[in-house]
Amino acid sequence: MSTTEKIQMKLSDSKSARWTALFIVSVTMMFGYFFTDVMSPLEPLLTAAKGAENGLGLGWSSDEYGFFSGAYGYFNVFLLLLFFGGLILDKFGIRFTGVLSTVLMFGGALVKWYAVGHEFGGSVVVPFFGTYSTQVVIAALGFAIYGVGCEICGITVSKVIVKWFTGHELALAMGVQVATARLGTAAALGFSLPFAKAMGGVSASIALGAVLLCAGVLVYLVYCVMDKKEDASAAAVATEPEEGFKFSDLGGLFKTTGFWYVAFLCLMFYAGVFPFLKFATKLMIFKYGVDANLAGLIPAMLPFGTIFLTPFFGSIYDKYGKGATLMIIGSCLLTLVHGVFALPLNSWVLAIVMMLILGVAFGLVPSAMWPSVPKIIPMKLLGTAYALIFYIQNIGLALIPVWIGKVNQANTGADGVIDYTETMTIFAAFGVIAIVISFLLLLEDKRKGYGLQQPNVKK
Ligand SMILES: N[C@@H](Cc1c[nH]cn1)C(=O)NCC(=O)O
Repeated sequence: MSTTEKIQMKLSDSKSARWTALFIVSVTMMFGYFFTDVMSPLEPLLTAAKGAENGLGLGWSSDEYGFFSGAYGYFNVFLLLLFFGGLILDKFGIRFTGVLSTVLMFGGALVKWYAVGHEFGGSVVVPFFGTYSTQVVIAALGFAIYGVGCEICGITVSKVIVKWFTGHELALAMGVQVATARLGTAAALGFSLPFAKAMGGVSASIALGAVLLCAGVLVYLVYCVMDKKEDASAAAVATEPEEGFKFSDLGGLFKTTGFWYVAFLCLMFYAGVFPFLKFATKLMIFKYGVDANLAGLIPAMLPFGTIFLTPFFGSIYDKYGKGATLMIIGSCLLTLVHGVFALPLNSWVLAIVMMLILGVAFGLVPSAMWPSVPKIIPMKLLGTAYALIFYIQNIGLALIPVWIGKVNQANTGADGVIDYTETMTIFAAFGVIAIVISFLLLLEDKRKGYGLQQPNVKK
């Protein structure tokens, strides 16, 4: 049999097979993203006085809400669980790690659902953070467990896509996965608040998210069947044995400057997006005077825009290259938007326009950044590389909401209204740093020839 005939036997060389695999893992991730942001539009209820808002208010402070929102990253960062997740992925593979992560997501969701649906007396002192009500701390514990699962699932899915799409439409596939995930974010931002109100409690939205995560475990098990078939077909055509992961290879990863630029760009860019979304609904109400029932719809526009734009920019990267340029433009737009949000301009139309521009930025950077990693780092280290990048990103996801929660608390007037100038200036500063890093990445690409400005699809 000729080499060409052998290559055709690989399952991932079948277009329908690789897009089916992508669809399956993307759905699992989408359910995860729904749960990640299911609480964001509920901030006005969580921080309303206990019993207020037709009995839905939970009486949390802005500080408590910030502490809870950051919990997503606490175990990932402080217990290094995300870093270990990457090692587990490279050592034990996609099937084991994927199932482990989806089960962790579901388990964490159940803890959070239990906490929010029950009354607990007293408070707990959390060293280095502050004193929070027992309910907040248990909900944060559940969210921290969930966060470990969601991040490990994220790196696993990235590796799944690289496995199936290398040499094919890699950036487009990553863009489609991210776009599908954003559907989950948009659904959470748009519907979580009306759903909680209709069902008579915040915990109803969390329960819905937990049900979706349970479905996510089952969906991933279906992917495992495909993954096994892909491995069998790849083994049948392999001409050279694939090099395995060795701990000694980590040194090479740490010495790669381009890798660190990507990691810190990821930290700064995402610091300006995901933590911002946690506070955006209340920003719309307090700064732009949007009706509380509609306020979540404006932040929901952000992920909706990216649903189309991320695959679009991904296919531009696949065909024409210019990955570093796309990251620079995205970082500039992020800075512009947060800069405008910091200004004393209170028109809700302006808020919508800015949110749409932020959607373009949120399409540009992820569509170029994630497919650039395999150009800098070899496949055998990819799980660890994605894990380290996510780890550094999680430092921001963990600590920035805590910081912003405290800033909002400090800027709350006697009437309960928050002045967002300081908050939005902080977010704009993240954008400025992202611009600097993305330029450094472009220069490093010129020096090392990673090919970030080159197309991904091999002609
Ligand atoms: N590490 C994730 C963070 C995240 C936030 N919500 C769910 N996951 C990530 O950056 N994913 C890539 C992306 O662009 O969403």
